[in-house]
Amino acid sequence: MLAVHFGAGNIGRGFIGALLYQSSFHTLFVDVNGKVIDEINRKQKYDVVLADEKKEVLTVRNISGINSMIDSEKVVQAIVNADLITTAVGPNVLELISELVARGLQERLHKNPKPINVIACENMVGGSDILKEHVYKHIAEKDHGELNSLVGFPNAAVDRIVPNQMNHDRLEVLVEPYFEWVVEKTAFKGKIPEITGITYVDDLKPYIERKLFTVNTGHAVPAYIGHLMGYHTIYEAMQDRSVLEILEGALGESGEAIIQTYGFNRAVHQEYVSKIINRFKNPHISDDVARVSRGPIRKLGPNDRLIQPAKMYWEITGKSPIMLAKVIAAALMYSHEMDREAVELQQLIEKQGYRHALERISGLKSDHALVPIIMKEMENINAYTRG
Ligand SMILES: NC(=O)c1ccc[n+]([C@@H]2O[C@H](COP(=O)([O-])OP(=O)(O)OC[C@H]3O[C@@H](n4cnc5c(N)ncnc54)[C@H](O)[C@@H]3O)[C@@H](O)[C@H]2O)c1
Ligand SMILES: O=P(O)(O)OC[C@@H](O)[C@@H](O)[C@H](O)[C@H](O)CO
Repeated sequence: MLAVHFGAGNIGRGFIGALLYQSSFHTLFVDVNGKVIDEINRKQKYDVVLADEKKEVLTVRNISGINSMIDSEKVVQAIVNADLITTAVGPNVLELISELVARGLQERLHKNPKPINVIACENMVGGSDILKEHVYKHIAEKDHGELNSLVGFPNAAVDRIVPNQMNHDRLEVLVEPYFEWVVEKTAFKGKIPEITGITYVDDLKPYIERKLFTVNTGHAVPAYIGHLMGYHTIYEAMQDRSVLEILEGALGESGEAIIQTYGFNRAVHQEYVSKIINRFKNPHISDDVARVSRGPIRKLGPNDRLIQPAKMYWEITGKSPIMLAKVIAAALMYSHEMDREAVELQQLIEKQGYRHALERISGLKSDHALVPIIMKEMENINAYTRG
């Protein structure tokens, strides 16, 4: 069984690659990072180390790599012969890989017209649907019908904290022991692959929103509030009582929205939240605040982890999501010279001010009730700045 996986980064190697190996796939990593690809081809294996007291190691084998910057034709041929395609490249990169995926799928229609599935493993709602839209823009219209009958794009939710790596070995990955990979069953074409660790569900929406609006909404708190307070790692920020208070408050608000929208059991949800808070406190992981804060424009987008649960909470309860508003305010203030979106965000704020920048990025109309609530927290948030 051959899996073509786009993105040999943290989650690609530390999560998807590991489960594919355990499920007897050969994983062909496609990446633009030539050094990582060369190393994959040289060593043909890498270690995944679990971040706990025992530091258990899984050696992932049966791998190879292609640098798509120089060998795109090889990627096309790999897609022709693949049994599964997965991605973990980042939401904004899906559009960039879509042309190559389309070339491969189009060639496959002629040479190997068998069903195949493409699973985008990104932190976003409807990631595979969005990749599908981009892919179809590059496919001749006459082939849309056939492609649609042979190629499935099941949406997925992936959860495992994989920090930026600081290992001597370029391929080794330190990951938290916990993981969850939930995939939409109904969208598959052909046989559903047997992959260790995947939970197949009929309707993914409750699961992806629960994950994004709990794990990632929560993670944004020690990231953005922590950055404001001068902390460099999530672990450091999690030791601060005021960070914890905002975290618990924000997850109380997003939790209420999720429970009331999807009917999750309140006690079970509270256990889910407690487990997540403990995951953020894992002393065996050093996760940069800058990694978790990356891409603030994406994270302040209309359907992402901050604005969407705040809107849902407001609409469902009629109450102000004060704690989420604090995190949104801190995200708006996020500046980091190495983060392209943070630079763009601060330039926009300098030109148009916080209120207009917020409206533009979040899609909130100027008369939306959340706008003044967030603006008020912009004033309060300075209290969290240290020193
Ligand atoms: N790290 C985590 O804890 C975690 C957990 C769950 C989900 N995710 C999601 O997984 C995705 C990847 O995150 P990550 O942390 O692994 O990031 P990462 O930066 O470590 O990995 C991304 C990889 O994609 C590669 N890439 C970039 N452009 C490419 C292109 N055009 N073609 C092929 N490869 C390309 C990069 O070189 C890099 O190796 C994101 O959507 C993220 O939200 C991450
Ligand atoms: O990957 P992002 O940028 O969407 O979000 C940063 C982190 O919150 C994220 O990578 C988490 O570590 C991950 O989603 C845990 O499953």
